[in-house]
Amino acid sequence: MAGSKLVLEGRVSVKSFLLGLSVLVIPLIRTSFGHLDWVFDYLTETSGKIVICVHIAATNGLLLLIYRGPLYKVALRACFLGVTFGCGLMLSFSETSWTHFGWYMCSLSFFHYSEYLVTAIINPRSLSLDSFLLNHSVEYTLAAVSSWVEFTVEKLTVPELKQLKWLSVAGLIMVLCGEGLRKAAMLTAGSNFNHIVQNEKAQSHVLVTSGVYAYFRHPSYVGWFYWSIGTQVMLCNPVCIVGYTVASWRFFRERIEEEELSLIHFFAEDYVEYKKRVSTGLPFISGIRVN
Ligand SMILES: C[S@@+](CC[C@H](N)C(=O)[O-])C[C@H]1O[C@@H](n2cnc3c(N)ncnc32)[C@H](O)[C@@H]1O
Repeated sequence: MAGSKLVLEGRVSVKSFLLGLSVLVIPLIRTSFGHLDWVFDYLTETSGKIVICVHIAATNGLLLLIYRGPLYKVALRACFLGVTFGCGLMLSFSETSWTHFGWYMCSLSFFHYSEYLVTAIINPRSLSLDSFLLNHSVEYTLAAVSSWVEFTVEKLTVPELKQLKWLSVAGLIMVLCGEGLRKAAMLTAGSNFNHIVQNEKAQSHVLVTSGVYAYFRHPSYVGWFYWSIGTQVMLCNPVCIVGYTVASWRFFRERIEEEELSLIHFFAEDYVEYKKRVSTGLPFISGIRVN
């Protein structure tokens, strides 16, 4: 049955994520004997790097052996995100100036992994490798690389900028709230939620106006918007804070207009009424105009 196969994909992703996360085991054993600074030493010293590479190669071999065919591709991505989350956690607990980059690695890997897992739960029929949102768009990848470049350049030239703990904590709060709101929206909308904006109405598609949809018309976009800016606040990246705000705002303004055109076509007066009652949730974005 197609349904059970998709649920299996979700289960494979959980096991593979945890397998990737097991990269934590060796430094945890080491740190239990010593100081937390060991974590950073472990990640930077040659033997630590070799152990992580061996771990990645071994888990890949194991995944390939267990999950042949398309499931291997799911397992590989989930495992890669698990390793990234594990390395992020290690950095987070190191007493160095890389702590905030560790928080960022955890936020990024958790976001992409949980997009897949939640889709597997709420709408398994739409589940595909794209549900990880890892290849969202060229612009999205460029934005991520730009933030790594800005962080590294500023860390080398103005290191004091990267030690504004209060700013990083504010970013972490934005990330946690944004992530929570987005996942709450996905769980509330259930099978009506789809990463690809639908232009044809499925028979089962109903208008959702309850839960977080009673507060915002586009809660998952509101969550993603603040999550993305929060990642840059967390990294204390002034250029990317401005760049991400402008780029995400423009992206969601266009996306909402396109989406609402379909929603009015699907639900007619019901959506117009809903639109009158509830705002989009994004600043200065009112959605499509209805006469
Ligand atoms: C990526 S989801 C985003 C949903 C919503 N814009 C949000 O931010 O939470 C896109 C899909 O959700 C559907 N959708 C958006 N709002 C909806 C609602 N209130 N009820 C049911 N389906 C909705 C659209 O038809 C589209 O296929």
